[in-house]
Amino acid sequence: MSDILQRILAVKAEEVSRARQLRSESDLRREAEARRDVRGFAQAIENKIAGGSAAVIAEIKRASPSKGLLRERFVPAEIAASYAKGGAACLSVLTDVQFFQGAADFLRQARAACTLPVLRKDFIIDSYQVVEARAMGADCILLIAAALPPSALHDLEALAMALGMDVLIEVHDAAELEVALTMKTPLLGINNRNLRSFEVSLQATVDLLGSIPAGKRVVTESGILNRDDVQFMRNHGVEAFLVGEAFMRAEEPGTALSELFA
Ligand SMILES: O=P(O)(O)OC[C@@H](O)[C@@H](O)c1c[nH]c2ccccc12
Repeated sequence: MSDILQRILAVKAEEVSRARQLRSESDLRREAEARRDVRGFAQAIENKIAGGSAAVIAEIKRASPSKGLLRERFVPAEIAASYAKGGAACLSVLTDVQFFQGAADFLRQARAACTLPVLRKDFIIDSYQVVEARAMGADCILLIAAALPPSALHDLEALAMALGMDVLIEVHDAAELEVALTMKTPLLGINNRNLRSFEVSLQATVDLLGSIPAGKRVVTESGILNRDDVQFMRNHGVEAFLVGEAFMRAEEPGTALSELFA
């Protein structure tokens, strides 16, 4: 229980059991299934790349355990509109409260302010959170290979897909990649940040590229800060990016996006 990921997962288990007491999963599921408004997340990424651009998943994140507060003036609807104007393919919104100062409402507000597909960025360990994601409007969920055994990853992926959502499976090393490659989703995130130590190295993405079969869409995640970082990835054939901090620290996040990927 020493590393941050284990601490977060323990808190998540408590959150889920509390939420279940307030509202049953079957009731929540009725609400999720009543929504008929899923936006194609993977499709939006492919459309950008087919048009010759990088596909940017632009993140809305107020704070993080490794960096603390990233942004003072934090208005998710404003940031979402700015990202849309700056050319983002999709949005990622942190909904974790305790470690990232996120909220489900931030996802709702961001999604209502644009037409982009939205990823629920959280630590998903239970079917309840998958159903909750769709009920709040998410178009895609993140699953973290380091967080769960393969059977649970498969079950949560199947549930997300049954609800019409896409899935981004996140890995950090070769062992996690092996598991991720047994999943159905084409969206494969490689986190350059080690969630146990917080250490960031862009080499994490490059090291795994040779082991990824055709048909998977690699999304490089974390630590993309400047144009050299973007060029480094594009030189290696990576066309999809998940970026948070570099945009959150900028006055106008969408302008920072269009400049970083110009
Ligand atoms: O702010 P950055 O370094 O650009 O990183 C964004 C994103 O990759 C990062 O927030 C992230 C990647 N995987 C996660 C899992 C949980 C929480 C956060 C993350």
